[in-house]
Amino acid sequence: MAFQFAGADTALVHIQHLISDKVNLADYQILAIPGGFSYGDDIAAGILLAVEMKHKLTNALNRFVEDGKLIIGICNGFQVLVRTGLLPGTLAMNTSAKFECRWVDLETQESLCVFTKGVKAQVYLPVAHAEGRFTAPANVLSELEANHQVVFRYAESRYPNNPNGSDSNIAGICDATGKIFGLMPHPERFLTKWNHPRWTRLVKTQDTCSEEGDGLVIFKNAVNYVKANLL
Ligand SMILES: NC(=O)CC[C@H](N)C(=O)O
Repeated sequence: MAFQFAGADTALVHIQHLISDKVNLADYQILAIPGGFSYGDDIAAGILLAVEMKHKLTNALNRFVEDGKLIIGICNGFQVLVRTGLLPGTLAMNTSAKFECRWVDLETQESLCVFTKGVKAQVYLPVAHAEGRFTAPANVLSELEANHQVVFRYAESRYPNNPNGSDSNIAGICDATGKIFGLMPHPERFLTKWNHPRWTRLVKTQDTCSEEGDGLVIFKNAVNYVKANLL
């Protein structure tokens, strides 16, 4: 629905339909791996879907990446992207050892990410996960910083504002091309002002609350990128 709001034609495709060639990944410009509980988080969140993609969809996925097409993984989708190796690091159990569900402030970093061009400095988005603690070896973390691949950070390092204890407060990263993006917060849950958890109070106090939710621009950027570069 977020991509529809952003003006794209969308299809909800089951992984088995891609594996069996019933649907061809090459017919699409953007691959969005959504949040949820793929395979019930068995073994670890995202791992089984990642294994399917890596081993049964190898050629189609490699070709998609080589063609410079866009991939976004949100929450469970981010977990899948790190476990396929398309993004570095890993997503471990939250330091609280429980599912964390709340709205958090994020700081947008200056990054290569094509999805976050022109996104305002502070955004407000919900998180809902148990395995969202981004962690990576020190050399990988420094590379991510140096190459401008850190896309979002939690605005505060303390729990519960950093909901999971992630290294360097990282909430989202991209690959070295800026075309593969993974994040734990859910931009698709803040598309209009009516998604804001306090929109009625904001209206009453005549506080500013723009018509567009903070998440929508991420999907619009992707659609605009495709229109300008891939079609
Ligand atoms: N909202 C989600 O995608 C949750 C991801 C995963 N099931 C977790 O709990 O970490």
